[in-house]
Amino acid sequence: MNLDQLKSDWLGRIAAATDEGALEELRVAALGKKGEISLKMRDLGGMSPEERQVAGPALNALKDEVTTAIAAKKVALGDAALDERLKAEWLDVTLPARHRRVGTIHPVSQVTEEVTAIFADMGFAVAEGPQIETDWYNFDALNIPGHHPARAEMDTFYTHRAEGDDRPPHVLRTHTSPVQIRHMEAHGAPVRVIAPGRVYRADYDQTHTPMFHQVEGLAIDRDISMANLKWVLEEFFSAYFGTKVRTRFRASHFPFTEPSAEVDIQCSWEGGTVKVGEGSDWLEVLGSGMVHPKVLQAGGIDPAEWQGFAFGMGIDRIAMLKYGIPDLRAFFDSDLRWLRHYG
Ligand SMILES: CNC(=O)COc1cccc(Nc2cc(Cl)ccn2)c1
Repeated sequence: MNLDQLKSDWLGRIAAATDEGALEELRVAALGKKGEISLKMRDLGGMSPEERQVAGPALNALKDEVTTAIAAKKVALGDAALDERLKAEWLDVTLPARHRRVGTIHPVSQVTEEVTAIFADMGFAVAEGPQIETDWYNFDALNIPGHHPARAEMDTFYTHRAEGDDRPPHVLRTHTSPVQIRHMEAHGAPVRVIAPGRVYRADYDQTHTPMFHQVEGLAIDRDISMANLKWVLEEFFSAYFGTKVRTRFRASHFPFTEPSAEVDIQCSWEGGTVKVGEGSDWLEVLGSGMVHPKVLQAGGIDPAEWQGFAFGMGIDRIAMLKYGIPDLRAFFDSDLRWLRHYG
């Protein structure tokens, strides 16, 4: 076969190669150790000097042309592969990013954190305890006697025992006072704690939900008086509402405090929303008093040696005041639009 025929055969095969694998096979078949062109180069040895003078340069030229053609085809195939990838993996980086919403913490969590921080600045630690309580810690220890209406099933959630299980029923705690009792039992006096948390009552309307949030405070020492209570509460409300807030104490009654006082804060009603810290109106926000001696005893503390004050308020309620939220039920509807607005 003459070299021209050989060249056009090989250049034709190289041009027709569909991918780099096939091209590599062609290179080996033409120029590898046993390649067709390599074998012809080897035949040069057996030729006469006159023949070799012609065949040598011609074969070298052929080898160069095939080598160049393979290199060019390799680039072409590589570019084609890249074009394929670019087409398949093309990404329009100018597209606007997909909007990722960030969560916000619930107003109740936010207010609980604020309340905790303000009382921490006044030396109060946070106490926690079980949400399912015995009626001893939830009622008896707080001097709430057996027949007291608060213990009725219409106000309190009781757990139900299986047949034959004669353990006394437990209750869903109706306030966080039991946490304070447990704290007194465990740590004795003096005491400076607040107890925030979920509480449960069998009630449901625009201002009551079966689960809501309360925070109670307890300060016990050797010479604590109502004056200390007034100061602590005025400090708290002024810090919480960010303005000087005056309080008004109205004599009241709770089984667990004596004397007891309901506390109002000064406010003004401006067209449906309440403005705290000014005006001639008053808004009841919490209950308080000096801890009843029987309750100190229930906590293992000697009332002849120690005394102190306690208070309790609704976290949801002061959150509604601060953020102007009209309906308590909205706190628990998990309506994202509402949460995003107040969160
Ligand atoms: C929303 N809360 C209210 O209207 C009334 O809550 C109050 C009132 C007065 C005292 C307390 N807590 C308390 C706790 C202990 Cl361990 C001893 C004595 N008292 C809670």
